[in-house]
Amino acid sequence: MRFLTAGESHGPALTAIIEGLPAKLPVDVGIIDSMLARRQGGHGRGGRMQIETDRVEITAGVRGGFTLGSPVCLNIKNKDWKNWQGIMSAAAEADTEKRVVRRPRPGHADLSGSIKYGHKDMRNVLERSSARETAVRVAVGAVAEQLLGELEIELAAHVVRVGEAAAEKLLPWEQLSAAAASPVYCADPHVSSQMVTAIDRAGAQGDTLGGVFEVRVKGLPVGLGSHVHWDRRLDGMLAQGLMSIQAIKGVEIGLGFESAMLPGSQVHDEIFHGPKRGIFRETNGAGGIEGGITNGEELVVRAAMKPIPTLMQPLRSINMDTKAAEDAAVERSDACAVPAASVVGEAVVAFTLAQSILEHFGGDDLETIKQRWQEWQQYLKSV
Ligand SMILES: Cc1cc2nc3c(=O)[nH]c(=O)nc-3n(C[C@H](O)[C@H](O)[C@H](O)COP(=O)(O)O)c2cc1C
Ligand SMILES: C=C(O[C@@H]1CC(C(=O)O)=C[C@@H](OP(=O)(O)O)[C@H]1O)C(=O)O
Repeated sequence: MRFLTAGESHGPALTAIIEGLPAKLPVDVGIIDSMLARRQGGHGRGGRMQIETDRVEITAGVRGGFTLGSPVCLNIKNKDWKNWQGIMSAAAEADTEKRVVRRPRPGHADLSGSIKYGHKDMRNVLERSSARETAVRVAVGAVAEQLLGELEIELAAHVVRVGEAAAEKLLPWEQLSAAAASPVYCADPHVSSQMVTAIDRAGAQGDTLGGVFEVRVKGLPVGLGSHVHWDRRLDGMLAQGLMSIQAIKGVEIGLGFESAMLPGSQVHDEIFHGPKRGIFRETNGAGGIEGGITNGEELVVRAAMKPIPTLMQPLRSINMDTKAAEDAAVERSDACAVPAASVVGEAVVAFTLAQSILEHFGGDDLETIKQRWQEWQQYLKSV
């Protein structure tokens, strides 16, 4: 299974085509839309989210609420397009000369993208480098999550750090649902209020903040991914997907970076066997993956997001025409988007796991996949 997206931030719409979904998977548009709404939220979002109300339109591959096995095409309209039609239309280019972006923002794709593609107007880069693209990636992930739901696999995402404010320890699964009530999608209410304060303080100073989100997955069997090739290792696949999210600069699984500081006796999860539980572990430092293969424990993956590059108190940059020192361009912007990124992360993890499941248990329709899934569960019980 694979997908591509197309669309500019202020163009008419975003589109995704998913290829390789099995037939007869129920697809609930309401579930996709509620994930899209979650991605739009979170304390620290800017003015754009007041304009948009993201809704998916499925224009191919689904009939009567079920996939056909043909490519699925998803569309999300940009409501803001009507305000940008002049700037976005090539015919109006002469009128927009004064709005040409020539002062690259440090940390955004403006400088390297415009040099690489030879664009004078950096808008020709930022329109696509914008994380607006993540709206349709979340729609793709929401479909993947429905496939995982059919196999009783559950995902939860929440924010564990914004700037200095951080949740210390791994929260129990039952507590993760509390993230939905938090303005920053953090399941720890005390830390949540610290995060809100930190975002407000940064915003008041014209500054921005990054952070860390965590995605957890329950119900994965032993055996997804493989140790035999670099591109079949599930940890590598997850890291690639998460690193491809705009502004993500680090990914860790289980103890991750902390494991580099600890001795092996405090990192590795000892193996036990009992008559009722079969093979089991008491700890999960590995975060559910050993040797690139799921080990049957909960998947625990975290991603670090750098602060948003557009600062209302702009950083120093240059004017590309004169090369004189000037402040970077200021565009309407988010002050913090870690909560939104956590939803994107959930979508990316869902898609990667669905891909892996289709590779292992693949069939052309959902029933075949479920049957192979059941056989695998039986095998695991016999080990
Ligand atoms: C959900 C989300 C919202 C974002 N919002 C903004 C924003 O409003 N302004 C901005 O400058 N960058 C924003 N970013 C980050 C930029 O898109 C990102 O830094 C840029 O594309 C450069 O990519 P890189 O940071 O991976 O190098 C956002 C990222 C995400 C995931
Ligand atoms: C539009 C979204 O995020 C955008 C990501 C983004 C960027 O530079 O990445 C810049 C901002 O766009 P605008 O310039 O239109 O205000 C954000 O709002 C979205 O998340 O749907």
